[in-house]
Amino acid sequence: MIKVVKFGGSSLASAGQFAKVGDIIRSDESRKYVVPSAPGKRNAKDTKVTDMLYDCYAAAEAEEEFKPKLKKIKDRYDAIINGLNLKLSLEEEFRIIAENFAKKAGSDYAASRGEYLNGIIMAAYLGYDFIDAAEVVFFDENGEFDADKTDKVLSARLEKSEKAVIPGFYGAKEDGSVVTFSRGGSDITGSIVAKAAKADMYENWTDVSGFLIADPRIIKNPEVIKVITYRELRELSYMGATVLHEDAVFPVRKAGIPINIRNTNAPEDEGTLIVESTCHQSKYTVTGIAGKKGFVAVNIDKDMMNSEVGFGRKVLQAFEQNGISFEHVPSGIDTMTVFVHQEEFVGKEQQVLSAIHRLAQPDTIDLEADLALIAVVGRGMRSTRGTAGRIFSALAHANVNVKMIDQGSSELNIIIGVANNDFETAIEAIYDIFVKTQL
Ligand SMILES: Nc1ncnc2c1ncn2[C@@H]1O[C@H](COP(=O)(O)OP(=O)(O)O)[C@@H](O)[C@H]1O
Ligand SMILES: N[C@@H](CC(=O)OP(=O)(O)O)C(=O)O
Repeated sequence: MIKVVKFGGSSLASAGQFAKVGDIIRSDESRKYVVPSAPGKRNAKDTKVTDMLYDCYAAAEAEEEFKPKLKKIKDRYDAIINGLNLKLSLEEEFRIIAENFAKKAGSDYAASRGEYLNGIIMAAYLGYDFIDAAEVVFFDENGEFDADKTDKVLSARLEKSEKAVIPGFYGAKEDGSVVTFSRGGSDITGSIVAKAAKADMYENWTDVSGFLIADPRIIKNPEVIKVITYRELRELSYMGATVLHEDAVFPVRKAGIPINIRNTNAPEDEGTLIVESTCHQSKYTVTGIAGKKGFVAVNIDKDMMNSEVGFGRKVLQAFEQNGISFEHVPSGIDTMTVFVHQEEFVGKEQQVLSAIHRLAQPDTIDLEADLALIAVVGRGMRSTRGTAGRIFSALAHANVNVKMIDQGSSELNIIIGVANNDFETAIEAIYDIFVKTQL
């Protein structure tokens, strides 16, 4: 039995947290490969080491004094080393890092040092081998993750180590330059390592007792989801449930390895099991609710639109030409709406509008900004009638105006558009009707 265990920043923020992680690993012989993140926040007001590194490197790049900032980062690691009574010095590592910062080695290199150094400490603490991710996780010349090469090299390397620590979040290009995944990317490394190790389980340890039905920052003490499918999870993490990086599902899913989300601060809790498919019926019609703020709806009207062959393609081409991806495209008989990320759209707004005019000759286009999208996800929805109706009535009772509703053809999710300002109220209302009161 082989388990790959990833510990998030919150699980490794201090010596006390490291000690809990040590106990968890030592309590199960099969926890052979460990993927650590960089130290996260010790309390709500604290700063993640990754953010300290970005900030320190920005100073180096601007040719400002960066050494005091680097010293603060070193202090965080030294506090962990001393708290664990380890005989380990990071003096030489920090000398090299300072040298590379002065040489402007890049912000990816800078950020990756958070995981790299934590990996060195973790390996020393556990007595495991240390494998630098730059030697086993590869990116191509365009900075895209190279899954095939990584799997080949990493599997061969893991065969030589019975127990090892592989830092999360980064890898390297052929020329050795470091590349990171997007934020939260240690989850992806964990998944890649699990696939390469042919693990039986990928455990992802964090600071909550599993995937919760809704974001705990919005709903107080939400219930834990016991079993969820990869597809449901993908919908939820894509729509903002940040507990697992949205791309972390792919490597393990291909290999059929289940993921178990666990809580470092409550290791006895079973957490959430993420599987390909299951007979386990979820307790409620809805498995989970997640959402994101910051969308713009581009509403396009044209009489007889439905009979014009190629209209939709022309509209979407206008977005494509400007490098903008779309989220949802609900449509009516003479109307079509394209939801895009506000951040991506604002700078190119007028170019996109003139491209739509040029390509599709609509009657009118209007824009609605500051919208949020909420995904209500559940494998149980397919066999239950009236789900959309319940959502509508819950939102109407909560005085939330529904701007859009879109049921995915898989019947696995319903997407609802509301004003940013109504986001939290809407999630509370939906949670309330499906979970709390089950009306
Ligand atoms: N549906 C959800 N279930 C659980 N946690 C969620 C959910 N949505 C958002 N979160 C947030 O995700 C956090 C865990 O993810 P993250 O901060 O990346 O942890 P780590 O530092 O362990 O990688 C939780 O503390 C919680 O605030
Ligand atoms: N340390 C990186 C990568 C990561 O995965 O961190 P965490 O496991 O704390 O979300 C970040 O902050 O983005």
